[in-house]
Amino acid sequence: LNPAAGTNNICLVTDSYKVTHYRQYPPNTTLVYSYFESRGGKYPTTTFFGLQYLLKRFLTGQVVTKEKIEEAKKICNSHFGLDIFNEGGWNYILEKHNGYLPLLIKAVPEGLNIQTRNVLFTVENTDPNCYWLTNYFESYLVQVWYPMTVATSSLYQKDLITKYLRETADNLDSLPFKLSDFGFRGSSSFESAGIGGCAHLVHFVGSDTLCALMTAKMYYGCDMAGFSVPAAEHSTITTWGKDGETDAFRNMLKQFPTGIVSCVGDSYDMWRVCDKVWGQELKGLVEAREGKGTLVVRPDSGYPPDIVVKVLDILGKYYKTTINSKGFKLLPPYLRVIQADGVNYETLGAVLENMKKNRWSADNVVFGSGGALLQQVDRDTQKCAFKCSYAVVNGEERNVFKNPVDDPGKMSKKGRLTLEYKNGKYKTIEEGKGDTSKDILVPVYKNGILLKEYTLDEIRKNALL
Ligand SMILES: O=C1OCCC/C1=C\Nc1ccccc1
Repeated sequence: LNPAAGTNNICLVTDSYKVTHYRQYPPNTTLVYSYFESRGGKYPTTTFFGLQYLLKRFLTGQVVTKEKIEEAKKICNSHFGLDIFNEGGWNYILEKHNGYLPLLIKAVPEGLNIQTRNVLFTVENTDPNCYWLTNYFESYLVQVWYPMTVATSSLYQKDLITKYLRETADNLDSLPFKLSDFGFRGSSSFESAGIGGCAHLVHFVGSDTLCALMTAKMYYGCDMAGFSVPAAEHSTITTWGKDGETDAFRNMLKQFPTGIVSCVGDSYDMWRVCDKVWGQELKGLVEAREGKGTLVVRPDSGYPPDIVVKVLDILGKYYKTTINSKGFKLLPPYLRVIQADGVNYETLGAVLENMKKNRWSADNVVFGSGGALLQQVDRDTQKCAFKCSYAVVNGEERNVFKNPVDDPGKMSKKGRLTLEYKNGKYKTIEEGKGDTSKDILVPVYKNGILLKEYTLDEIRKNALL
């Protein structure tokens, strides 16, 4: 297997301009202390998740070697056409710190949901000669925006589904499986599918993104983080020919006689399939699954809010529906619907609202989300940023900040920061005025060693707080 594009050279895991920054700080700068925050954005809170992956992937252990310094020097100096690479600085880390990075990182425990505009992690150099190292890894560490934002989007979809289950279902038992990750193909890379897919598994257990299971196993100590069930795709139906579609479905029920099986029905005419096939011709086979399994009918086209209700209405004509404790209609337990086309936070709400209007319980449907879940996010969704807030220059402590005249929203925090929990909310205390004994931020990394490892189970518990 060929290695992924990119590099394993820690000296190159940054932006080019940062290679030139060691010459730009004030003389005798001995400490640079920076923090990461979400300045706001689409969602009022963020699920903090994914830093542990970044730390374990590139920053832990003896990451600096002679060979890497040589390689980076060659690349950077020809990249700039200048003898610019900080060879002395990197050799110092190699010799004095034996290749371990002299940094201290304190972070919010993963899984916690934190109001925006709060410090989420801080980074500082632990060796006064390595003032230039703190912000060298800003760019790489800011990539935590991705798993954090996917986890946040997943959480808000979970909250939305919870709302409708509370209103229209007997209980919340089905919640962990209500939104499955179908996003592998729509992801920008194998690695990002693994990271984003793992982020979704903080809040749910349904996923078809196998690489996310591996990310959870390798980086978050979880042997089996998600589950799936047998399901058709268009090719396994259409290869039977248009006239063979019913045979294809009969085969699905035969090949998977128990448990859940999902059949996509819109290859030609979803309404023929719902009415003539599931409602009549194969109805007996479906009912025979009672107590043994469930047929899940999958539409895959049309305007989701209308399509889902139309599927339910047709199936409801042929199968005995009950009225649940909230007064909403429910198909028999061996029959459900999955909507996995065009699902995002907005359409999810529209589908659930239209089901409610038509008196269908949210219990009847599960959802799949692909590109929207893993890819329809960017660093601006939650306005993630990393800024220096404190430095020591010539022994003098300085609270450092920016406050752009044209955008007060970009004003950064000052001084050493702590995160405290007061009256059910998180608050950032600036300028070193916080009570460090109450600091929610945990030292998770020091000098190349991970001080605190979170398991996905622990993170899932944090996410419920
Ligand atoms: O229908 C289903 O029922 C539940 C199990 C998975 C499933 C479909 N998976 C899928 C994956 C990637 C793209 C599209 C669908």
